[in-house]
Amino acid sequence: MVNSSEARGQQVPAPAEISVLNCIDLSSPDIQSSVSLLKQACLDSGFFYVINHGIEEEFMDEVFSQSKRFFSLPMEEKMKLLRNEKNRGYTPMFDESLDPSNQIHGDYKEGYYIGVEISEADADTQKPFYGPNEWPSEVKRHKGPEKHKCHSRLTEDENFPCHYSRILILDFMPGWRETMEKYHQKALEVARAVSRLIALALDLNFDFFDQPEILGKPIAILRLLHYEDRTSEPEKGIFGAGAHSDFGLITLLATDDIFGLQICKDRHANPQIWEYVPPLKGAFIVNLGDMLERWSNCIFRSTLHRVLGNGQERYSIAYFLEPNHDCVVECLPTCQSEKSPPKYPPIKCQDYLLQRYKDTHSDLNSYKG
Ligand SMILES: O=C(O)CCC(=O)C(=O)O
Ligand SMILES: [Fe+2]
Repeated sequence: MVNSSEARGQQVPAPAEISVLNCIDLSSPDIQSSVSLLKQACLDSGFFYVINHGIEEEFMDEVFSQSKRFFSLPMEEKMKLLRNEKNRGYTPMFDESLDPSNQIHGDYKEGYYIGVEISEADADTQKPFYGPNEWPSEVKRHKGPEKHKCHSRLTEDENFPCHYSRILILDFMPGWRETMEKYHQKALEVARAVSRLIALALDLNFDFFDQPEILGKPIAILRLLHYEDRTSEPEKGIFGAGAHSDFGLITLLATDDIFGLQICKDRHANPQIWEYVPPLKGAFIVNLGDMLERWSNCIFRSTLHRVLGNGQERYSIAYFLEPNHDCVVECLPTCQSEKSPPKYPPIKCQDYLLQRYKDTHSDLNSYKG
């Protein structure tokens, strides 16, 4: 049987290079067996699939097609939506460098960050990672009734009145914002459901993470990703995404059918052994982040992973769930003992996250001038 990956003409990795991950059925009434499968995965690789999560495939297809639409805009248009200081918006190729000591340029991918939509009027807008999103259909320069040079793809007329151009611009990416906002909400529900299983797997109350103090007002970041059709060359420091572990609680990853994601279960092994995580239509690939590793005193794994380009374009969509800004992440009482004291000091979510973003993203000043 030819699977869809082979049908798209890609070289599928040999079975020995492929990781076999547990699959958690979120609709299963047998919570006990879901928890035990999930626990096994969290102890082993920190990666698993989640199926029957309630987000329809047709809707996922729409999110992917809207993502492709955005990335296919001319660079000039995308740069108008460059990531702001709240980390919302477009990240061009090489903006992120997930493994700077082993990469020559940075990641061969472009991205688009969408966070929790918080209006300017809301006091929470002051917090890092919070505030209004950048939306492609709402290009800021199209304000006010005065005449000015219009940069829209749809009209080149320098004297075109702005209020007309604004109408045209709103039509520029129809449905884009609605699709992304809807996806943001749906993914948060799935992530909360997974967090409840994780709590049970750690012998905690099911709502340990999903409680107001931890996930009441989470930092939840949707990121559209597009990898260029370049073949990675690890020995030369060229990667789709450099080796890293994610920063937060968990990540839900949706991918197209192109292979690329690899995991390394033992980061200290020499040489490191990398296994592909095969795309699975309709499933999320879920992985644990470093905050969960800290909470669980490294009992649950936040595994090193990277993306290798195979010469074909690849699209993926990551949803990073991080707790409330002020949530203190510290070793759980159930995960420490005299023999195994806490390996990490407590940290405040927002401080930790700010540092990790700073360490992995370009300085915004480098785009000026
Ligand atoms: O695109 C992928 O498959 C993985 C992306 C990823 O690991 C990340 O953005 O943290
Ligand atoms: Fe990642």
